[in-house]
Amino acid sequence: MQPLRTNVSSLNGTIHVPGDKSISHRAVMLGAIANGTTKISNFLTGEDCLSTIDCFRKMGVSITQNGSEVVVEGKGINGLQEPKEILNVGNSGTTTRLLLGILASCPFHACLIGDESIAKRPMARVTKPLRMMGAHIDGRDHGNYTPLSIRGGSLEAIQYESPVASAQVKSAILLAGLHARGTTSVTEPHQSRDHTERMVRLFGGEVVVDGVTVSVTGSQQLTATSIYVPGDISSAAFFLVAGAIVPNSEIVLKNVGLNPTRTGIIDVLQQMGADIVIENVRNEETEPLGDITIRTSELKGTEIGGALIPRLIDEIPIIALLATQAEGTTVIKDASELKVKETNRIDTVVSELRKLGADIEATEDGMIIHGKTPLKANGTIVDSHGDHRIGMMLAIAACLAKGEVFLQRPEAIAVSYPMFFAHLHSLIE
Ligand SMILES: O=C(O)C1=C[C@@H](OP(=O)(O)O)[C@@H](O)[C@H](O)C1
Ligand SMILES: C=C(OP(=O)(O)O)C(=O)O
Repeated sequence: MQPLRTNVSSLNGTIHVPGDKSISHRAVMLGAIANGTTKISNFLTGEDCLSTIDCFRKMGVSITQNGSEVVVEGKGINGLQEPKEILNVGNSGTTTRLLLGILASCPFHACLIGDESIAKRPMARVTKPLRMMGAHIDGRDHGNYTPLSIRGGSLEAIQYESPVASAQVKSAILLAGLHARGTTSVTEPHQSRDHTERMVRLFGGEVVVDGVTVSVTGSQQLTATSIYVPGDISSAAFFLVAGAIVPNSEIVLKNVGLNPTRTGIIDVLQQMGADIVIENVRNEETEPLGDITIRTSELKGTEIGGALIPRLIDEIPIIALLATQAEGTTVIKDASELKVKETNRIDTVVSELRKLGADIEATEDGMIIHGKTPLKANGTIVDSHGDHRIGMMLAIAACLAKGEVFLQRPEAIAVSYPMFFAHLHSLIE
C-alpha cells in the first residue's frame, strides 16, 4: 500500500512522457515480421511492451533492448519459429490480439496465456474472424478466453464488419490479411486508432483507407525501417488533467503524440474550457507530435459519446476525475467497451471516486458526474484493482484531497508508465 501525495498546492514543470504504448507494440511486431534490422527509439519500457518483446524472442526473433532503444532483427514472416514455451502476454490485450493476427498465418502451433485480468477479456472478437480466414484456434470457452492455442493456416481474405470500434480487432485482421490470399477489409462503426495502418506504410506495405473501411492485399513483404515513438498521449492525459484541476499549476508536456485518432482528450479539455496550448506540431505524415502546455482552468461539464469515444477510450477514467472538478453535469455514454478493459472501468472508476466524495453514478454504457465537488479523505484506502489507469487516476485525484490517501496495488502502474510517480513528484517539489 502506498501513501499518495495529497493537498498539493501547485504542479509546475516540464515532463517528457514515455513512448506510446500502441506504437511501441506495433514497432516490435512489424519489425519482427519485416526483412532486415528495425531500430526503435523512445520505445516504452512498460511491462506490456516488454511482454510483446518476450513473445517474439520465444519465436526466435533476435531483439536487443537497451532502455528505450530497441533493435529488432526481422527475417520476414517465414522467419518466425514454433515456440517451445508458452507465450506469456502478461496484462496486455494489445499483445494478445495483435499476436493472434500474426500467428494466424504461421504454419506452427503456439499457446498464449496471460494474467488474471487477461483471462477475463473477450477474445472471440478476434478468434472468430481469424477462424473465418482459416486459422485453427482453440481455448477456454471455445476460444473466447485465455489460455488459447493457435495453429496458423493458409489464409483466405475476408471482408469483415466489426461490431465494435476496436483497433485491436482491426489490427489483428489486417496483420493476418497481409499474408492471406486476396484483399482483406475491415469496416468499423467508428474509426479507431490507425497506428497499424500508418506503420504498415512506413514498412513499405500498402493499406487503403476509405472512410471507416481499411483494406490490405495479401502476400506483402515488409522492409525494416527506423522508428521514433512519440510520447503517449494516454500517459500525458494524467498530467493534462492534473494541470487543469490542481490550483496554481502550469505543466509543459514535450513530444506528445497527436495522431487525430487519439486526441479526443484534447477536444474534451477544450470543450470544458481548459487553458491548453499546442505548439511545435511536426511529423504529420507518419505520426504527428507536438508540445502541450496546460494551466489551472475554470471548467464546465460536457457530453461525451459517439465517434469521440474510440478517440479517448483509455482516457475515460481520468476524464471522470476532470468532470468532478467542472461546474455542472458531465455525461459519458456509448462507452460500454470500458467494461472489458483491464478492469470493468465503469465500476472501478465509480466505486473508487465515490470513496473520495465524488458525485458520480454508473450507467449502462458510461457514467454521469455532477461537479464541482471537493475531494475528501481521512486515511482513505483506494485501490487500483490491478488496473494501471485506475491507479494513476487515483494518484492525481489524491492531489486534491485534504486528508491522507493510500493506494492499494500501485505496482499496476508499471504496465504503461513505470516513471509515473517520479514524474508526478518532480512537479510538486
Ligand atoms: O490497438 C491498441 O493499441 C489499443 C486499442 C484500444 O483497445 P481496443 O481495440 O480494445 O478498443 C485501447 O484501449 C488499448 O489500450 C490499445
Ligand atoms: C486497455 C488498455 O490496454 P490493453 O488493451 O493493451 O491491455 C489500456 O492500456 O488502457
